[in-house]
Amino acid sequence: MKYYAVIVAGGSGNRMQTETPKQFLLLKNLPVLMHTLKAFAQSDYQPLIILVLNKNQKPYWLRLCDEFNFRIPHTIVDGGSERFHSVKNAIDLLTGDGVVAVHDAVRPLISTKLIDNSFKQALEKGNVIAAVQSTDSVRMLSENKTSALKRNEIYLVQTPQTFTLDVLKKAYQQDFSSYFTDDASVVELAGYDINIVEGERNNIKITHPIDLELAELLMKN
Ligand SMILES: Nc1ccn([C@@H]2O[C@H](COP(=O)(O)OP(=O)(O)OP(=O)(O)O)[C@@H](O)[C@H]2O)c(=O)n1
Ligand SMILES: C[C@](O)(CO)[C@H](O)COP(=O)(O)O
Repeated sequence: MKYYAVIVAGGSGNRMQTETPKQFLLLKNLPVLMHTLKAFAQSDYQPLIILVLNKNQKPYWLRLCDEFNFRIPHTIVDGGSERFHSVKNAIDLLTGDGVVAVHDAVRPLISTKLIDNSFKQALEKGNVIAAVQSTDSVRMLSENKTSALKRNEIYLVQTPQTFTLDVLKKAYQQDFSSYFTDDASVVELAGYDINIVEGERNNIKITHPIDLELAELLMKN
């Protein structure tokens, strides 16, 4: 059985509003993306790391690797126009029996414990995604009216999202839909039930400027 980590870093970070895409910004003096790759490199499952980058940002990344003497082995794949296309570009290259963890590059606080648990459970159950329950009350907006939802039925979904390779490949044969905000939504529409593993409150997605400040505070020295 082969283990893969597909780290998607092909976005442009519009909501972050920085000139340098957020995956390359410094967090505790190391680019965000390097923290993420380090967590996967420390996994007991020793996954083959596939890094998805916007083609134009590859030279910049290679310069950063030199500058930071970053030596973790990884294969670089070109990104696509949406996260969906970036993931698809990576899994199109993979063959055979495998388990694939797809993870946002911009979730650098992921623990190796959660990565290992995700690989273990995906091997047993076919898939598993990290998620936490909402601590806030939640409401849904529909036709200009809001209504309360049952909070104990709401999960906030994170990455890694981990699947057997055959299932992931089959699901990603579907045409892109704006409904696909993560890998689980793609796999679910292909007809599979999705399993949840307890995620981590620290496993934030750096999306807005405040998230980088939070990550600095949350990251252990
Ligand atoms: N075409 C894309 C779009 C996103 N991603 C990656 O998917 C992850 C989650 O996406 P998001 O937080 O939305 O990143 P951006 O698309 O860069 O941000 P924004 O939506 O604010 O532009 C990020 O690691 C991002 O680099 C990707 O690989 N390819
Ligand atoms: C995949 C994801 O991180 C799960 O919460 C999220 O859906 C990505 O959304 P984004 O808008 O691409 O940041």
